[in-house]
Amino acid sequence: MARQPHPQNQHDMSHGSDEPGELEREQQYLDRLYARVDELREEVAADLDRALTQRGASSRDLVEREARVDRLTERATALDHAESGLCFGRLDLDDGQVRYIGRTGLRSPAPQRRPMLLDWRAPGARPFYVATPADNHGVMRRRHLRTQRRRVTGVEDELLDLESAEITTLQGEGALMAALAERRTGRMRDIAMTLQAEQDEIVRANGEGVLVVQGGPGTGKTAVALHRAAYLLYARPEIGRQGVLVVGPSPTFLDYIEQVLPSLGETQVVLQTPDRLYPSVVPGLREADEVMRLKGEAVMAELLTRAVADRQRIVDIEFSFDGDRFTLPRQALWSAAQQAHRVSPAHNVARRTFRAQVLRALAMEVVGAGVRLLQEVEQGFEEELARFDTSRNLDEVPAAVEVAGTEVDGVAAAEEVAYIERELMADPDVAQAMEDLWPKLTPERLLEDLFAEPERLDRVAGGLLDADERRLLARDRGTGWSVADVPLLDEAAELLGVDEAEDRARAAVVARERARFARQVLHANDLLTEEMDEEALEAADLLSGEALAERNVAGDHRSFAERAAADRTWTYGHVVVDEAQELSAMAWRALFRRCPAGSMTVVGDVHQGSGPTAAATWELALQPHTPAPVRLRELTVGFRTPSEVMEAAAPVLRALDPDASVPTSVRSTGEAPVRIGTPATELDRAVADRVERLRGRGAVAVVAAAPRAAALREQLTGQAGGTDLQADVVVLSPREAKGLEFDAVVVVEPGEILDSPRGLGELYVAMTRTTGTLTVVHSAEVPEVLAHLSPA
Ligand SMILES: Nc1ncnc2c1ncn2[C@@H]1O[C@H](COP(=O)(O)OP(=O)(O)OP(=O)(O)O)[C@@H](O)[C@H]1O
Repeated sequence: MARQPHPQNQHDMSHGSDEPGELEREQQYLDRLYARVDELREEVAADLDRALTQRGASSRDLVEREARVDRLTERATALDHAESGLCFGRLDLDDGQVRYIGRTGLRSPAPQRRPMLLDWRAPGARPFYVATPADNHGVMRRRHLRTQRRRVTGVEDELLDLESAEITTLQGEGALMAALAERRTGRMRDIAMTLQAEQDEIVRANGEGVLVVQGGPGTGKTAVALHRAAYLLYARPEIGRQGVLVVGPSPTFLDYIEQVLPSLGETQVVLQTPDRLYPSVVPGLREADEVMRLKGEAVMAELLTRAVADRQRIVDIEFSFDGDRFTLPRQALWSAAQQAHRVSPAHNVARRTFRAQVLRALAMEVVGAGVRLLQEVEQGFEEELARFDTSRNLDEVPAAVEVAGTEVDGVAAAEEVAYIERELMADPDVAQAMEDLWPKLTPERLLEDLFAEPERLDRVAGGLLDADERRLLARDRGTGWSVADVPLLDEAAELLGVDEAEDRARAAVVARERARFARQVLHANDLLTEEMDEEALEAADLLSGEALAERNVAGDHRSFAERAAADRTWTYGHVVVDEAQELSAMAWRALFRRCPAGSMTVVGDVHQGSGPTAAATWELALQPHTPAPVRLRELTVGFRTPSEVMEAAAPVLRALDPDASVPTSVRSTGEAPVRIGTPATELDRAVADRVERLRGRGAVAVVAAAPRAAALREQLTGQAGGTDLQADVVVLSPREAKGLEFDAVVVVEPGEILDSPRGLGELYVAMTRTTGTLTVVHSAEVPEVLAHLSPA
């Protein structure tokens, strides 16, 4: 690490040391860092060029080249993302050593390769986040550097010795307050510069098992979870190879957070809402809360297991062969099913074995009949012979014996059995019977049949669901899919499995066809390039038709995120779940399947639960899905919501849970929330007036119960749907507002919000979205939990 002279003048190093000498010195160092970044960028670009034009003879060369290109592209992206806010901190250690902290690690050129900048996630950077005057981790001074583009605009120092330091629980208070006071832009920013000690501890906690981060609104749960993902991607390369899945409550929320991980240099990340976990279905059907609640319960897993078993029929089979009638007794099917289940518990995979076994049993039934016939004939032949012996009349040998007598004694030849099997399968009645016994099923068909056929549902749900519950599930075919169906489809997909042998055979045909097409394309391109530029590289030298086809088919042109998101069976190295209190037991089952190692960061607030499947406690929600104990961490400091607003929201929280504690806000604005009472006919105008007055104070959100929000959205923004978080004014329902934040919030008609089944939680969410002002506009009587607000 760069060594600098021990700071001589302690006076210069006090809080807010923006004096020119210091700024100048830091600017010089920053210039060196950026010069190094530019140099590295050029090196990476040159390497990338070389890799892209490298000719490879074998497919192995091509694979290696692709891997190299991926690595270099990743490095180039990380350097690009580090451009803004490259270096934000400096530590002066007791021993005179100086460490600079930033978004990425940098070393001087070889052969020295001395550290110039420490990645914020490196162990050596940790004191930047956790050192305090009482436990300074060897740090004498912590400095936060404020920068704009490549210019240092300010430095903020903390001396970490007990005599001279102000005792504060916050690290880098000045820089933190400056970050919190910035206007909201509709995009969450990273907080690598101002991460606090209790947050840092969570970020760096080991990645084993499930870590739950519970905390009130604005305590930094989302920010911390994303930084933890960045930390794990850095510290555990194996997680990077599989990627991280981040699950958030709505597309709007995902838009809000999507820049955070890339700004920390991490791209191996997939962002998804829980309703997109089953990629081939886009749910559009709205269902009643009670239906959603039931579909979210763990009992549905048992229901689906039974629904699959119900599709595997064990009955006697009657069939004909060569004009003769046969019956295969059910015992044969039972033993075929046993064998099939031994091969795989998944229905579609086991199906292949079941069919083979049953077909063999059918054929053997035919063979057996032949053998019995033969024995009868032989028996008759013996008797005839005996008679013949007595009569000595050679002309009386029976014709039938001549034919049957050529067969293998009691055992059929393999070819013969195969022939009978082929004949049987060619018989449409037999083929249909086989299909009915153990049909090939898609998850969609399994669920549609179950919900649309009352008799089937009664049969399957007996002892599991009562008649009312069955009625809730009943639904016609073709009505579409709801959000609550998604985990059920995913569960069904797991129970059914995919017959890969069959898929591979089909894929091989498609691949051959694509390779043929790709060869034609390559050929056509070569002709073109020859005409245009003799020097041009021929595509065919670089890629075979198969490789090109594979790139197209396997989607090499898709990003990691696109490939992973489209693949239901992709398993991730780590999963982050935000607003996790909303997830049902069935949704948790689907998520744990995405991460068999069970490495998860689960963040949320049980008091902000608003959906029909919201969890009462974390233990209840999570423990059934993981053998390891669920670790719980709590965040208690509120960074978003000013103390005045938290005080105003406290009665709502206490009505939800009298024992809950309100987060301690780090800021106050001196501006108490107000309420505006108005006649019903004037309500819309009052909202519009208020919004108008708030214009110019940053991002404004109007939050109302869903139907009112839809009407207000049109009136205030002229838009019927969709939410552009970067607009000056955004209109949202409380559920849509989850996880978001704005400079000013107007809550409209709180009584309507309270009318929903989880109304208190929703009102609490709505009120705590603001970083500044809160206004409540109402025409109906103000609810008791808000009666304490002063009229405007
Ligand atoms: N250490 C920090 N430095 C700077 N800003 C911070 C810090 N911690 C949190 N914040 C900011 O506080 C705000 C709230 O953070 P975040 O959205 O992560 O909270 P949350 O607990 O997820 O809230 P909610 O439960 O309401 O969704 C964000 O703007 C975030 O950037």
